Amino acid sequence: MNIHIIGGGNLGSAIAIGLAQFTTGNNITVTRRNVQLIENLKQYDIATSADNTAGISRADIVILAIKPWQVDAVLEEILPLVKGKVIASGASGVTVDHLNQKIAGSNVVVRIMPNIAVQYGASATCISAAADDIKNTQTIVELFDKVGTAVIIDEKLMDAATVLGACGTAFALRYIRASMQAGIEIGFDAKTALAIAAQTALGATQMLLQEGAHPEQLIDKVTTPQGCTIAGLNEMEHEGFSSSLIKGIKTSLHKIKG
Ligand SMILES: NC(=O)C1=CN([C@@H]2O[C@H](COP(=O)(O)OP(=O)(O)OC[C@H]3O[C@@H](n4cnc5c(N)ncnc54)[C@H](O)[C@@H]3O)[C@@H](O)[C@H]2O)C=CC1
Ligand SMILES: O=C(O)[C@@H]1CCC=N1
Repeated sequence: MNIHIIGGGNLGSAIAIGLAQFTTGNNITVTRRNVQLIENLKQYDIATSADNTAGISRADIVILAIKPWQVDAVLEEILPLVKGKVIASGASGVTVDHLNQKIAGSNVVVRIMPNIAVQYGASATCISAAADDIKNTQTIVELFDKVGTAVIIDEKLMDAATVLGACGTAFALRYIRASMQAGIEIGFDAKTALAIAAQTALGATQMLLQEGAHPEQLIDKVTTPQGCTIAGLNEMEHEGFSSSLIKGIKTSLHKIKG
């Protein structure tokens, strides 16, 4: 397939590299106005261009990885050339309804919400579309399944998916950073503290995904009665660990909904 990604920023470049690394048989092009800034993509056999329309008529899938306020102008620019194609928008907060109103044609319109771990084949991508288009989203689901997991969700949960899945990368990294900081205070150099904290988070995630367990079942295996784990966990909860995460996620959702 020919995949044309408009917007070679954080997300667009990550999607391009992920698709280049974890899928086969796809030609990927990424556009960015200042094309010099995405020259590094060429090492992955990704074509780059400053022209959104160059070659776009050969694309099977067009992915919008631009800021929400850039969507309408970019659509106006490309629409005459992309009749009948799949257009997948990763712009947060831009609804399927809005996209369909702007596109209003024979295109399949899909909203996607990957996260930047897509670059490493580890995104949790949520996908939605209008009822008429759901049956045509299979190509996109299969594509994003190769760079992590991909699920179709109800459009009304797309903002929640953005917060949990996409912002969630930053939340998880902040947990790791805090562990690292604590690790330094209790004796490790920064590099070793980060290596231990990151691998421990990865191990916990792998156990969860492979066992399909509830986190607390695994926590029970670590918490020796009267031991140091439960003492630390309870102190964290006294200080509002879970509560602050829940509040942060809800604040992000309020922000995205405006
Ligand atoms: N960064 C993240 O983790 C995630 C971001 N998103 C969403 O993806 C979208 C992009 O976010 P980022 O990649 O972080 O932003 P970004 O600012 O890094 O990337 C946007 C890119 O689009 C380029 N651009 C702007 N106008 C253009 C045009 N007319 N033609 C071609 N390129 C153009 C910009 O130069 C920039 O490189 C946003 O809507 C964001 O909400 C979604 C999921 C995750
Ligand atoms: O912070 C943001 O608004 C975007 C949406 C998801 C990730 N980054």
